Order: sequence, then C-alpha cells, then structure tokens
Amino acid sequence: MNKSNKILKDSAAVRWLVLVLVSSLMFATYYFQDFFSPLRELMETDLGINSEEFGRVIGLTTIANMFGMIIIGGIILDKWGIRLAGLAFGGLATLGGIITALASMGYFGDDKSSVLAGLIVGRILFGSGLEVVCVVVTRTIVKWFKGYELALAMAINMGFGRLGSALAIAISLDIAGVTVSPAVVFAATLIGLSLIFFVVYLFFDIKMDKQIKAIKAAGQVKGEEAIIAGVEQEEEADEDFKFSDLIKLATNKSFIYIALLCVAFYSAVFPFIQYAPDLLVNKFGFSYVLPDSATVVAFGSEALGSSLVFVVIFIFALSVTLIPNSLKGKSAKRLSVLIIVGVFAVVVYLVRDTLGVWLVNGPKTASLIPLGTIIFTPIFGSYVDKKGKAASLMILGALLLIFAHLSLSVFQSPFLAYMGLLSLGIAFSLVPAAMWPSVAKIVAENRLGTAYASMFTVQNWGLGAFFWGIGALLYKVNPQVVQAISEMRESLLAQGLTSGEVADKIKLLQLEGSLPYYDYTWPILMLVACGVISIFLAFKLKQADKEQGYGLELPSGQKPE
Ligand SMILES: N[C@@H](Cc1c[nH]cn1)C(=O)NCC(=O)O
Repeated sequence: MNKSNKILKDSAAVRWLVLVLVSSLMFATYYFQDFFSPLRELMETDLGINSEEFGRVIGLTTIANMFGMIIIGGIILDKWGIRLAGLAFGGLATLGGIITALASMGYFGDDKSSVLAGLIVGRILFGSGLEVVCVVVTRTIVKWFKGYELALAMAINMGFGRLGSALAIAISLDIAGVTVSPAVVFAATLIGLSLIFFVVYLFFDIKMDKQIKAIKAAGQVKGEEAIIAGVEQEEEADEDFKFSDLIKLATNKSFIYIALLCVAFYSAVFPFIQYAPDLLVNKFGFSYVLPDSATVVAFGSEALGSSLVFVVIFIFALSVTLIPNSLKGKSAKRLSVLIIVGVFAVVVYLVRDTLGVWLVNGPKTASLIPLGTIIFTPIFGSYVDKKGKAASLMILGALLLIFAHLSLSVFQSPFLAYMGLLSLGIAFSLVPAAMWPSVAKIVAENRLGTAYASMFTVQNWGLGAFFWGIGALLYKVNPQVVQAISEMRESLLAQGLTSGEVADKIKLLQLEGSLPYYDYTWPILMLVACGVISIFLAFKLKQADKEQGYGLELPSGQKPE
C-alpha cells in the first residue's frame, strides 16, 4: 500500500485504542442492565419494592425494543451514521441512567409509587438506547477492523459486555451498602463516562473519514486501497434495512428456528441472571454480605466442600479446553491437564477460607456465570470455526440449560446448585458461540443487519416476559413471605428506624429464622420449559439445515457438496 494512502485504522495501536473507547459503552450498558440483580432484596427492604415490582422495573427496560426500537435504531443508524446515532442512543441510555439514579435518591418524591414510577421511566429510556448502542458499537468495530482482526475484536468487545455484567452482579451490593441509591448513581456514572469515551472516539472517526475523503478526492484509490478506504460506503449502501428483506427472512425455515431458539434460550439465561443472587440466598442459604470464615464454616461443610469441588471442576474444564490438541499425543495432554488440576487443587486447598467466603456469597458466585463466558465463548467459537457442529452444540447447550434449571429448582443440594451454575455458564458460552456465526451462514451478508435486528427484537419479547414473569410468579407463590416482610418493614419504620437499619434488621431476622425466605422452585422450574423448547428448536434447526444445506455442521468456510 502507498505510504501516503495510509489511514488511521492501518495503525494497530489506534485500532485497539478505538476498540477500548467504543467497547466501554458495551461495558457500561451491560453493567447498567444487570446491576439491580444483587439488589432484589434491598429494593424490598429499603424502598418497599416487592419482587413483582422489581420484575416490572427490569422487564419494562425492554419495552421500546419489543415494539421495534432496534429496527428503528438500525434505520436511523443507516441514515445518520455512526457518530450521530451513537451520540443520540448513547445519550438516551445516559439520560435513562440519570433519571433512574435521581428516582432512587427520592428526587421525584420519597413515597414508593414516585420512586417506582421514576425507576421505570429511567429504565425505559435506558432500554430504548441499550440495544441500538450495541449495534452502533458493532458497526464501528466492523468499520475499523474489517480486513484486520475482526473476529478477535468482536470477541473482545463481547468480553467487555460480559465483564460489565459480572462486575455489576459482584460489586453493586458492596457499593449500595444499606441503601439502593449509591449503586444506581455509580451505574449511571459509568454510562456517562462511557459516553465521554465515545465522544473521544469521534475525533478518530472524523479524522479517518477525512483521510478517506482526501484519498478519494486525490483519485489515488486503486486496488486494495479502494477496498479498504471505500468499504464504509459500500457497506452502508448494501446493509440498509429493508422490509422486503424481513419478509424473505420470515419465510426461511432455518432462520425462523434459529430466531425462536434465540428467544427461548436467552429467556432462560438473562432473566435468570437478574434473580440468581437472590435465588442462591433464599433457596441455598448463601449470604448477601461477605461473611467471615467462621460463618462460612457454620454455613455447612457440605456447601464449603461443594464450592471447592466446583472450582476444581471449573479448572479441569478450563484446562481441557485451553490445552491445545496440538500438544504431542493424548497422554501428553492428559498429563498436563492432571498437573494443572493438581497444582490448582493444592492452591484451592491453601486459600480455601478466603475462597469459601466468596463462594458462599450469592452475588459473587452468580457473577461467575458471565465471567466464565469471557474465557469459554472464544474457545467454543474457535471450535465451531475449525470443527463446525454448530447445530449439535446448540442442542448440547439446551440440554445443559435444562440440567442447570432443574438442579437449581427442584433440588435443595448446594453441590447440585454449583453444578447447575457451572452448566449454565457453559451453555451461556456454547450457544452464543454457535448461534451468531450460524446466522451469518443462513442469511446473506447484505441482510445480516436486518436479520440481527429482527432476532434481537423477538428476543426482547421473551426477555421482557421473563424479566417480569419470574418476579411476578415469585410474588404470587410466596404470599406469606411478601406479607411478613412488608408488615415487619412497616412496623420497624414506625419505630423510627431508617430504611438502611430496616434492611439490616430484616436480613438478621431471616438469618435467625424469625422471618421466612422466598421459595424459588416454581419461578425457576418455569425456565426448564424454555430449555425444553430450546432443545426442540435446535433439533428442528439441525433438520432444516440438512434440507436447506447451509452447512451449520461444517467448519467455517466449508460448504456442503
Ligand atoms: N441483544 C443482546 C441482549 C443484551 C444484553 N444486554 C444488552 N443487550 C444480546 O443478545 N447480545 C448477545 C449476547 O450474548 O449478549
């Protein structure tokens, strides 16, 4: 390439800096999406918001997307471009964050209904920006990484999102303390900061566009330079959203099955994560606060032992997948797995007290689900690239999902709970790694934008229903718990205790056994149905692929004969 024709994206340092700047939006929006998860109980004791209302706040976050916001956002992105669309939808998400934070601080009124209404309005605005922001970020990455490390950049970008989710679940309660609002203010600040990062990115975007324009104007764009420099315009022209494309997609059997699988699978994962810390506390006796080692021992040796076995199995799974097959011979691989697991088992034994403290804490343990996917999704992604088997892996993912929700609902054993969380984490890595590249095989490249937008739209129907549905069912099947907590809260407030003191006291009374815990059996059992539907759809997808010949079971780049 002619040196004078070099543009900003040809510099690796600038490319990766751009990735960090734009992926911060992904990090912050995923963080904001999930930070309420460990606050479920505190919302009830501090603000009087019960589980149904909690579900409403989370569920209504998706409402604009249920009614076409992602498609509208995609059309706006095509018309306005990355810069304006990013600012508009990032700004909308930030505004939503600010309103949610102000509501939690009682700015719109201290009474429950004002707080609840403010939270809902804030979350609706946030949700209206959320998905489109993710689309803008993805487009930006394509703009900067096409012809370079596109797949890796996309995986890292997704990693930023998952890290946001994991941190949100792990630390929000520590930030909140005894009242909800500090955690909301912190989460809203993160979105604001990421928007500032996006504004910094705009300088790079403007400069690169000017470079491309200058190269074109000078008539120097030939051959390879033409492809690199001109790529944005071609893509924008090709990838515009068209309703005729939507009709074509809606009549494609394989696309219908994969879109419905996306709804069923994600409905059993994202909504579950919103309630996972509270489930672990209420059903399995995990703690909300980090307990001291003595309390952990009192929690029971079975749970402590199980959590340590969980870590060792996690390390085993990790080393089996991470150690390359290229390592000479099966026995060499087995030996290295054994050595790694042995060394880690000793380390786990030595730090068992600290680890035990973390692994009996509901939010910290639940945060391992998105955290684990950061490592496992790229590994499974590379497996799908090299070996194929995408449809079969989706069947396996659905099977693991059923096992996970069964062990977390009908059984009471902490060991099974850890195994359930582990298999949910593997399913949550496996299915996205197999699903998203499969869409690209089923749908022509110039219709991919429309395909993802329509899939995310129907996905939000499921998410909205289950975000709310789990909380509503929890409320419905636990009338005595709702009443006991509400009466206790009223009586403690009447005695002049602050809301923070009320939250602490209620937690203590539950620990002592004077106040009951929520029964999560039915709300989680409901998710088993999503697993069963997922497995059926994954089988139908495999069958349809055999008829239509998209090659979902083949490695990347290979087509059926
Ligand atoms: N449509 C998104 C959902 C989401 C989650 N948080 C913000 N948006 C999606 O499904 N992304 C793919 C994934 O696996 O996270």
